[in-house]
Amino acid sequence: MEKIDIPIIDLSVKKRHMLIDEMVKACEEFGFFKVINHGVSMEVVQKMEDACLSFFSLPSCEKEKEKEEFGYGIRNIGCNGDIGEVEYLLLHANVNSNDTSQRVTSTCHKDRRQYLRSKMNEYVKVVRKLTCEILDMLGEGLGVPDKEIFSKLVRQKDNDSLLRFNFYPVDQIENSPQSRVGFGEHSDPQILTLLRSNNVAGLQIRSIDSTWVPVSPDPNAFFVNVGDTLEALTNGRLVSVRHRAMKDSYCSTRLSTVYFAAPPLHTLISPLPETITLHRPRLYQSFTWEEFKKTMYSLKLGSDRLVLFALPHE
Ligand SMILES: O=C(O)CCC(=O)C(=O)O
Ligand SMILES: [Fe+2]
Repeated sequence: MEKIDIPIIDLSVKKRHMLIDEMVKACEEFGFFKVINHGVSMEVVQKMEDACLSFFSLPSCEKEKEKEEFGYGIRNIGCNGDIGEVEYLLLHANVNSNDTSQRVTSTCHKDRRQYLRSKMNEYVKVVRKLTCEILDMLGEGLGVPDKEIFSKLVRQKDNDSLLRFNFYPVDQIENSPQSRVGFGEHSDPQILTLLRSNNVAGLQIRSIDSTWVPVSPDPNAFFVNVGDTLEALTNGRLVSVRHRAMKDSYCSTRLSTVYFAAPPLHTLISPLPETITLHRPRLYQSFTWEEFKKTMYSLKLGSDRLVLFALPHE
């Protein structure tokens, strides 16, 4: 296991140009960095996290009722047989999207759902703002004429962003291996991911030379992953990071909260002209986010999806 210093971007530092250079460098080298002093209210984070933890502590039969509305799942990740040691909620993070919490249900369920939904929505608002700030800095650092080109996609009314909560319970099994995969190796398909967790370790990123690098937990920080779509938009200049979550049988329950920033379904993803050069000819054909998503759903979690859109080169 390699020890690499994960790049840290301190947003309270005033020298914006320096921050932008560091951020672009981190995305080129790792596709990953940590953000501190990000200005996100920890009260909003704490309330959302508490509401989720109380959801995951419900009896299984209660949680199973939330498959439809909150995308509750257990062990099955995706629809191609990928299994993880994880329970999760997966739902649209588009605060404008149809809010189904108005459905007729018993009062007790309705209250719980509405509370959870409102805490999630508050969280999405603050985390989306931070995501857009980061995307604008990346746009500026890459020297594209419209520095808001990435954030505009995420700000669209019909953006396809998601919110996911991964809950890794403590092992009840005696003599189970000390460390097991909780969420298998993959890259995130969207534009950018903002991940945070409670103070329990688990996240690992794969460095360019293919070694796994453990990421120390920091509940006060956000971890940022470049997704496949940003890699395609920047013609491979910013790299999407492969990562996984490990589960240690002796440690405590881990909760990670993951915001995946995505464009509307119909968005055409093409490498930006400024990122195509003599030394870096165009790598990918154009595709819509909907096409890319469909491809993703047809593949195993750990597959490299972008190669399917790569242009042939002599
Ligand atoms: O739980 C984690 O730390 C990683 C989860 C993850 O990579 C994902 O949900 O895409
Ligand atoms: Fe991920």
